[in-house]
Amino acid sequence: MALLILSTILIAFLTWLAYVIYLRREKRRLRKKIGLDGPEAHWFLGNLKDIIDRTKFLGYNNAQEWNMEMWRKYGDRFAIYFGQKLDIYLANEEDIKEVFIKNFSNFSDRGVIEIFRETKLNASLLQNTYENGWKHTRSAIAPIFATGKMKAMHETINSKIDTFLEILREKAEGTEKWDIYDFEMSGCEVSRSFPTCTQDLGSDQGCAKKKSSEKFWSEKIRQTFFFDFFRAKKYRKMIFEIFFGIFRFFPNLFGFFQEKWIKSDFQGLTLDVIGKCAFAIDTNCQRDRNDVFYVEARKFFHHIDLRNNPLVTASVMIPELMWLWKFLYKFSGLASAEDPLVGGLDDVYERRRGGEGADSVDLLKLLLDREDDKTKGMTKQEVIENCFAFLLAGYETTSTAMTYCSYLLAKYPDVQEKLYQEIVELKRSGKTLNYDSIHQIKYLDAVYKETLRYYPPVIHFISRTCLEDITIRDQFYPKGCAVTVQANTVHRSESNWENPDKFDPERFLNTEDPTKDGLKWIPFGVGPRYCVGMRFAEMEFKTTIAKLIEMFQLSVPEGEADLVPDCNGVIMRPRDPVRLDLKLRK
Ligand code: HEM
Repeated sequence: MALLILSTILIAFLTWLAYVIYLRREKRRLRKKIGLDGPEAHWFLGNLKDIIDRTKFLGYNNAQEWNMEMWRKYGDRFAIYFGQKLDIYLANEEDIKEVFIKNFSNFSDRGVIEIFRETKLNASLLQNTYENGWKHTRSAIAPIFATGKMKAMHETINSKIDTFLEILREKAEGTEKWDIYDFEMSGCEVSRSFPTCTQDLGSDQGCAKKKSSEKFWSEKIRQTFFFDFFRAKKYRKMIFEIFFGIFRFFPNLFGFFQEKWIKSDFQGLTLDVIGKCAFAIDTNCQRDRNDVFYVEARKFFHHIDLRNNPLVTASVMIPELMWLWKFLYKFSGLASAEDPLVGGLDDVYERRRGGEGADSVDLLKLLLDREDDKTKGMTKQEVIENCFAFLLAGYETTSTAMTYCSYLLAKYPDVQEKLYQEIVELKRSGKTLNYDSIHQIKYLDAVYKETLRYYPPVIHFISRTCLEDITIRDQFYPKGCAVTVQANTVHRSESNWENPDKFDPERFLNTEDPTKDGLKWIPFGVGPRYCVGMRFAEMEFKTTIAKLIEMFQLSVPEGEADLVPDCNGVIMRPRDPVRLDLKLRK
């Protein structure tokens, strides 16, 4: 009997496996069938293998370079296999216009990795589908960025920037260099298993001893039992990944291993700003690294990166077992980061419903009004998930953009000086740096646009799913495939920009505005689904950079290596720490 059951199970499994292999072979033929070229895909990993190959174990090796290489090799229209999914990459202006704008109705859904549908972002503007009410949510959120409301928010932003500058002044007055972008070992995973550690995340006191001993032991285990043993072996990297992957699958159970998180003053600032402007909460995260929002938001971003999250990688590689990945999601690092964030937002929601902060004009107020409006309807879950989306979308992106800008201004002192002189000129004419004047400084606008052209912070997100088979400009797009535009390829294309690899803000001064057609300059995306927070980001960026340059002179310390951008799956940010010299202007 047992033998019968076992052989039935075995036959069922083999039949399923044969079917899966057949389907995969068919999928692999699809690219050729639709006449597209692209890098050869690994039978199991697809082109994810190429990306993984670019990743050094225990560190990054510019995975982003790969996308640029592929574009140079295959041109403006080619396709890759992102795991099992066909992803058509476009870089040609006409193609982008036809797909993302003219045929938006057939490409209205964002191409989201399936497992992310399990996150508490699924009812938010970031992820929701057209059918699920994208248009309805967008129309509820867009009014928060009307000029009148932005002006009111500018005051709030100003006070947060003052705190930021105060922190920098303390650094400049000491002998410290400004570590504008750095890494630190997390304490958050540890604090879950050892609750007393919570207070010590990022600080050197209290639990520091415990943390360093944990770090010591995890390093020791790696080195003694594994690293040396497998050093000469061809597949050691894969074995490591699988082994540590098991631990990272269940961070709540194995809160033992520490993670490498980003540490940046800009992050503290942007999170503080979005907390206040979107939900009227004061986070104190600029000074306090233990702040729950600061800790968990960073953790969430860490786990979004495929290279840090084997669960997401597995779900992309073996989508046939999606039910299993979805079940395991509950135990993943992403889930453990989002629970306290969403819990905190739920709490804010309840307090606002209870009458607290009734006068605030912020995103939450708009969403609550929408929830009250029975004809337009919005559920509590939608309200909270959209707040969560704002928290995430509004902080890492803008802070990365400002990191790049500070670095570029330090690297090109003549650009910095010209910007400084324009600010001085504005002040001399009796104006202050307010909402209106910030938008009148032409050179600031040029620096802002050139920074985002040169280093677009978001590159893997301008993606759509094809809803029905369609042929556009002689190209067949099969239902279900993803179509992606990578801002960095468009921004570095010679057909769009003269000398694209040169950082040159002047290009925005003398000609007709090249950002006008919305197709050459796309750091905020393309078509109706472009970034809803664009004007907010612009205001925050320009105000911060203007005030920073008014107060400090930035320079790159001697011997400091050039910045290398790297992509975490969504955000393109510096691969290594960035340090600048900070001099207080008289
Ligand atoms: C420099 C800063 C920022 C950059 C570079 C950026 C970039 C982007 C990009 C490329 C997209 C995808 C657009 C597309 O698919 O065509 C996007 C979407 C989005 N962004 Fe931003 N963003 C920034 C700041 C912000 C801020 C500050 C907020 C909120 C306050 C925000 C909220 C959103 C939302 C909600 C979406 C989804 C829009 C939709 O699907 O309708 N972003 N962003």
